[in-house]
Amino acid sequence: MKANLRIGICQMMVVDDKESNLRKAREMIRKASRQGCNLVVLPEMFNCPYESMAFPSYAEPIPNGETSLLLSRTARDEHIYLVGGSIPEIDSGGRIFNSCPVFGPDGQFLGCHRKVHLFDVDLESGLSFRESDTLKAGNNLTIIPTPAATLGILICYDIRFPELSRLLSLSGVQVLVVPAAFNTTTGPAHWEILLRTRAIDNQVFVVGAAPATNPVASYHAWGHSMVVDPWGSVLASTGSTETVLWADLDLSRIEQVRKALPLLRHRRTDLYTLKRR
Ligand SMILES: NC(=O)CCC(=O)C(=O)O
Repeated sequence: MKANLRIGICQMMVVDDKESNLRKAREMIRKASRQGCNLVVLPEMFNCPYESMAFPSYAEPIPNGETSLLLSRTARDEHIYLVGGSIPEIDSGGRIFNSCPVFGPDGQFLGCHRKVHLFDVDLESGLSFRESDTLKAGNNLTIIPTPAATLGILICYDIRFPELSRLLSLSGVQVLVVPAAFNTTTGPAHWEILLRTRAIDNQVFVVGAAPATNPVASYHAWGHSMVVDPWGSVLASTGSTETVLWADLDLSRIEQVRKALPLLRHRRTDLYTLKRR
């Protein structure tokens, strides 16, 4: 297999201290880069505990806040593409979003995805979460073209809405990159199935980047970062502890799978359509 893109995932343990999180992220990005990764992905809310009430005090502007500047410098120093997981972003009107900034190998800001679907749930296990207590939802699809691959960004709960992945794939996205923080209730039940299903439906690569489980945090992330190919095969995966995971993506696999099983061509668009508003 000819590899043309080596993806690294930093499955870092997020703690209640921004400086420690930034230090850890930089260390793990460097480690991934030393392993030959040219695209590195961080998890959702990597600089901040995943708690609605923590988001406002950790929030920063993008791309000029402390975290963005560190990510930009690190991408430039390591000469890599960097998908900056997500952080709480504050805009000029004081609104806060769950946002993923992306940087290129000379440190340039390439774009930002604001989580479109907010995680507001009351699970039977007793876990309740209400992102909308402090966050606003984004309103855009995010495609980042790079010379290595066309990336589409989703943040965590966004993966549950198949329309979004389908629209991105129909727009030419080859790799769906998903910074996430599933939990120990929904993670074991749905995480792997969702990542593999989006890959199979759309015949694209899917990269899920999660934080490691922090046993003293109020929200227990499930971990289990994973890379899936367009056939739905798992190329790399891990458990719940802190680690750098990597996989080689051969993008020609997309065309091979689509040629053998032409799902996108076999859609009955005379019977149904998906409209982007
Ligand atoms: N951070 C999130 O969006 C969590 C999503 C999640 O756990 C799920 O089950 O969906």
